[in-house]
Amino acid sequence: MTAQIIDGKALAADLRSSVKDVVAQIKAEHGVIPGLAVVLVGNDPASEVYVRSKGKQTVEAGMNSFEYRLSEDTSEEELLNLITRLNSDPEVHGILVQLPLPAHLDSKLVINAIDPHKDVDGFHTTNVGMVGTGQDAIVPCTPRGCMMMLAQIYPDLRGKTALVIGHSNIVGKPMGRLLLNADCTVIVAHKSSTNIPELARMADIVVVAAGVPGLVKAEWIKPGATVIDVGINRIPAPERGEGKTRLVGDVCFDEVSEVAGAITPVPGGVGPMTIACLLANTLSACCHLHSFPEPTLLGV
Ligand SMILES: Nc1nc(=O)c2c([nH]1)NC[C@@H]1CN(c3ccc(C(=O)N[C@@H](CCC(=O)O)C(=O)O)cc3)C=[N+]21
Repeated sequence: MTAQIIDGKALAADLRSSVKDVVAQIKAEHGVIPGLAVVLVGNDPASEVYVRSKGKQTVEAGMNSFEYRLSEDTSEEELLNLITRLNSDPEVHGILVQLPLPAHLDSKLVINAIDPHKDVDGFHTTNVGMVGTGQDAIVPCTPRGCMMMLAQIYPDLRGKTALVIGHSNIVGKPMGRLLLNADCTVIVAHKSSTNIPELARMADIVVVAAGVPGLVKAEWIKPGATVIDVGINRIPAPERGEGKTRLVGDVCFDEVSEVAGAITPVPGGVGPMTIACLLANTLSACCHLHSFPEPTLLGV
C-alpha cells in the first residue's frame, strides 16, 4: 500500500482563502477589520522567521497585523503592561506571545494575563479548561490544524482508536482532549511509556509530537492507519553541502508511507496548517468579541 499524502500546504491555502472571504464580508457589513498582535521578546532567529511569516499571512488575509518586538531584557512588568494595553485595544482581537520566552519571564503568568477571548494560541488556563470539558473555546492552533487534517480522511472520528505520542501542553495534551471530545478511544504516550510500538499497532490514528527525528517506524503502524507528524526537526544535511540542514518530522516517512493509509509530510504538513489556524482563531475571536455569527472553516 502507498499512503495518501495529506497536503498541509494546499489545505492551509484553502483555509486562508476561506478566512480571507469572511474577513472581507465582515469588513463590508460591519466595518470591522480583525487584528492580530504578535509579541516577540528577544531575538531568537527561528522565532523571527515564524513571526515574520505570521505577519505576512495576516496581512494577506486582509487583517491587521501589529508586531511588538521587545528586547531580551524586558521586565515582566513591561510585558504585562503591554498585554493590559492590548487587552483593552478594540482594534486587537488576537494576542499571541511567541514562546519560548527568555528564562527570567514566567510564561504561565504572562499567558494568563491575556484576555481569554483574545488568546488565539488557546494557551490560557480558561481556554485549556473549557476545551478539556468539551465547551466552545479557543483551540490551540497545531491541534486544531491536525483535527482539520483528520477531517479530510474521516467524516466521523467516533470509535477510532487514536494514539498521541507526546504530552506537551501545546500539542499532545490538547490533541488528546480534542480526540476524546470527538469520541475517539484515546491513548497518550510519552517519554516514560514503555510499550509505544505495541500501542501504536492498535491505533487507527497516530499523532506524533515527540520532537524525536525518525521515532516512528513502519513496523509500528497498523496497515491503513492515518499518521499525523507534528515533529519539526532541523538535522544536518551534508549531502546538500557543508553546514546545510533539512527539516524532518518524527516519522520515518518513506517506510511508514508504505504501510499507512494516509500520512502528513514534513515540511508541508502540520506546520503550514498551524499558521493558517492562527488566522482562523483570530477571525473567530473577532466574531466572538463582536457577537458576529461564528464561521465554520474546513468543518472544524
Ligand atoms: N506562542 C506561540 N505560538 C506558536 O504557534 C508557536 C510559538 N509560540 N513558538 C514556536 C512554534 C513553532 N511554530 C511553527 C509554525 C509553523 C511552522 C511551519 O510552517 N513550518 C513549515 C516549514 C518552515 C521552515 O522551512 O522552516 C513546514 O512545516 O512546512 C513551523 C513551526 C509555531 N509556534
